[in-house]
Amino acid sequence: MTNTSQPGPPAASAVDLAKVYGFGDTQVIALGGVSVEFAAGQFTAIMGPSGSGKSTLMHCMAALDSPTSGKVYIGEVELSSLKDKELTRIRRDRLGFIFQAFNLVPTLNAKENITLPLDIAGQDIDKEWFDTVVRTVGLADRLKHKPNELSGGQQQRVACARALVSRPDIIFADEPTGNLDSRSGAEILAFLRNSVRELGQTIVMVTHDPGAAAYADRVLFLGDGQIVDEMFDPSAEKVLERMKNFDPIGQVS
Ligand SMILES: Nc1ncnc2c1ncn2[C@@H]1O[C@H](COP(=O)(O)OP(=O)(O)OP(=O)(O)O)[C@@H](O)[C@H]1O
Repeated sequence: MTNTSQPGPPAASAVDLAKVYGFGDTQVIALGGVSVEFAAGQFTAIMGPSGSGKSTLMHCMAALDSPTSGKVYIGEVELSSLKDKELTRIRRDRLGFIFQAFNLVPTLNAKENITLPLDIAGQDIDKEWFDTVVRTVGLADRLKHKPNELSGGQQQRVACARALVSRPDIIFADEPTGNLDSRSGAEILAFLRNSVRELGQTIVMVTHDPGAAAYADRVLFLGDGQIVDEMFDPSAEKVLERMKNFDPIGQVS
């Protein structure tokens, strides 16, 4: 079913985005001219076989890597026009990140990890919002715990709260459930889903897992550095089926 109820400007977009690694015989076209919009308030999953360009697309969109050509916009701001300092500020103030490996600071407790980006930026903590985020991720009774006193799922919830607490325009999640057992993974995905529905968050998530993609509003399928398909209102079955038909050898990474 096509979702036509997405008004408003995109939270992020790319126009003819290309990324080429190497030269001559060793040249790899990781992205071959991708144009895409990520609607505000929507949860998008990016899928595709290994090497199809998922991470490259996400890293270019998240200002963690620079494209060979083409343009990336966060809201109305075009990234290639920015100096390093301005890019750092965009990443800090407007983007949130969730990685497969949690990336928490081991010496800080959960609360300190959650507020770290705001503390570094010298920004005040909105207490009410902090409480809402902590309640939503179910960490209220774990705030004093250090990462090694938390389960993997709890650590990833801390990382989710850290991404949400600064109210970023968009959160980029790179295989956020890749290191979790299926139950913890489902909790994180349900939480991400809720943060879109209830808090209006915009999320872009790279995943290999059709079950994880099913939590999204929209799935983009990448193949050989191009967007080859998209699906709205996905189910795990439909996504798996699409991935099976992906290429002649049915490679599902
Ligand atoms: N630093 C690099 N130098 C050279 N080639 C690279 C580099 N990074 C990525 N590539 C190549 O670009 C292509 C796209 O890689 P990318 O990591 O974006 O794919 P992916 O879909 O995220 O793969 P995976 O699912 O395996 O993580 C691949 O062919 C990869 O080998």
